[in-house]
Amino acid sequence: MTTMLNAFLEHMSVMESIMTLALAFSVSSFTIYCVYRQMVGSSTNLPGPRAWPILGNLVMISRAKDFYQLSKELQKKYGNVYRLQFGQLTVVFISGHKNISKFWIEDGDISTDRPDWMFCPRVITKQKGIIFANGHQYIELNKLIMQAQHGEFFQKNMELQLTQEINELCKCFSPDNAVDPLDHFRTSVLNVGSILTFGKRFQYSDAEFKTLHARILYVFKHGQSLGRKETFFSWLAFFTKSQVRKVIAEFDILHEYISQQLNDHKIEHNPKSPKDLLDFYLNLSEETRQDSALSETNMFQAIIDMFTGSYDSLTASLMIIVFYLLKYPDVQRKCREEIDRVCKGKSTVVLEDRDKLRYNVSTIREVLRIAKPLVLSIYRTNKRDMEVDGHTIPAKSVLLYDLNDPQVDPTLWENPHEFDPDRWTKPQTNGYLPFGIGERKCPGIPTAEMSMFLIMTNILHKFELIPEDVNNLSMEREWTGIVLLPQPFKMFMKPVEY
Ligand code: HEM
Repeated sequence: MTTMLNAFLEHMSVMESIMTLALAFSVSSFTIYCVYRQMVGSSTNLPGPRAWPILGNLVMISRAKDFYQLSKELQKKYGNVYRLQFGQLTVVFISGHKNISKFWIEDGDISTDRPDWMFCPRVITKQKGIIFANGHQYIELNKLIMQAQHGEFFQKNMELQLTQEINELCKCFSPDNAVDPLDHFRTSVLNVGSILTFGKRFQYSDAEFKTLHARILYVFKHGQSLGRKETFFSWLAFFTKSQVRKVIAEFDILHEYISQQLNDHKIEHNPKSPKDLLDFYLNLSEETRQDSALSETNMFQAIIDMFTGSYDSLTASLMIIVFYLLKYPDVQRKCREEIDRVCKGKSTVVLEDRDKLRYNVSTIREVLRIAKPLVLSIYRTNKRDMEVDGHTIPAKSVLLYDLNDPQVDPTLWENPHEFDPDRWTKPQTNGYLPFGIGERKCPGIPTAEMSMFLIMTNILHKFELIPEDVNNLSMEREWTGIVLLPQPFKMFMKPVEY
C-alpha cells in the first residue's frame, strides 16, 4: 500500500513538473512571440508573405521542393524586393539588374559586408577566414588569394597538375559503359582546391586524399549557416552543443592538417617561385603574417573556405558545361573543330591557347549565363538603412541577391533564352554575373576559369561525348540548397580518331 502511495505521489510530482515546464514553455513562447512581432512589425515595411509566430515562413520554405523556384514565385507576387522570415532571421530578397547594380556597385560600401554575427561564423568558425570576413580582414585575405592566382609560377603549376588530373579523370570514363560524371567531377574539384592551396594533386586512391575529402565534405554540409537550424533559432544551440562541438573539432583537425602542410612547405620553399597559396603566404614578411588579418588561423580558415567555396560551384559548372555539350552536339563539334585547328599535333591544350580558342571560351561563358549554376549570392548585410522602391531595408538585414535574373533580362540580352555561344563575338557588358560583381565577387575566378577551360578543351581534344540516352537530357534543374544541378545523366567518352 505504502509502495503504491509512494508511486502515486511520485507520479503526481512528475506530472507537476511536466505541467510547470509546459506552462513555462507557453509563457516564454508567448513572450518571445510578442517581442518577435514587435521586432518584425516595427523594423520593416517590406512586402512579403504572412509570417507565423516563432517559425516565420519556415513551414512554407521547408515544404518547397525547390527553394529557388519558390523565391521566383514570391518575386512575381511581391516584386523585386521582398521579405521572408526564416525563424528569427529577416531575409530580404533582391532581384533585378538595376537593384543589384545599385546595391553592389553604387552603394557597395554599405551593402557588401557579410552578416558575421550569424550562428556559424560567430560560434563555429569564430569569424576567421574569408567567406564571413569584413573590412581589413577581407581586403588582406582577398588581396593575397588574388595575387597568388595571377602569379606566373602558380599558373604554370596549375596547368601542369591539372593536365595530370584531366588524364586521370578521363580514365574514369569509357566508350562502352555510360558513366554519371558527378562524383568524378567532385573528386577533380577537390584536387583543384589542393593544387591551388598545397600545389599538388593527389592520387584518387591515396588514403590522405580520401580523409581530406571526407572532412571537407563534412564541414561543407554541417559547418555552413544555411544548413544549420541554429542560424534561424539560436536557442537551439543549447540542445545541439555536442553536434556543434563535433563540427568545431573537424575544423580544428583541418587547421592542424594545413599547419602540417605549411611546415612541409617551409622545408622546400623557394621564395622566387611561389606556386600555391601556402608559398605566397610564406613569402609575406614575419610582421605581415603577425597582422591579425593574415594570422595563421585566418589563413588556414580561408584555405578551407576556398575548398568549400569551390566544392559545389565548380562541380555544378562542370556538370552543366558537359550537359550542354551533350544536348547541343553541333556546339560540341564546333568546339572540337576549333581545338583541332589551333592545337593540331599537340598532345594537350594549354593556357596559352586560350586567346585563340574563342569559340570554346564563349561556350563556357554562354553556359554559365544561361544555365545558372549559382543563382543566389551568399548572405550579405547592410550597415545602414537603405531605401529601395519606396521601402526601407533596415540596417543589419540579411540580404540575398538573385544572380540569375540579369543574365536573362530581355532589356540586356537579345533572345536571352536562346543558347548561342556566338553572341559573345560582340562585347557583352551588363548583366553577366555568374561570379557576382563588385568588390565582393568570387575570389576563385582565375582558378575556376582555368579549370573549366583546361578540363573542357582537353577532354574534347581527345574524346567525343555521347549521352547514354539523348531523350534523358532534361532541362529541369535540381536545387541542392546552394547550386542548380542538371538531372542525373550518363555519358560515353569515345576516343576521337584523327
Ligand atoms: C565556376 C565556378 C564558380 C562559380 C560560378 C562561383 C560563383 C561564386 C559566387 C556567385 C559567389 C558569391 C559572391 C557573393 O556572394 O557576392 C562566390 C563566392 C565565393 N567563391 Fe566562387 N564560384 C566558382 C568557383 C570558385 C572556386 C574555384 C573557388 C575557390 C577555389 C571559389 C571560392 C569562393 C569563395 C571563397 C567565395 C566567398 C567569397 C566572399 O565571401 O567574398 N569559387 N563564388
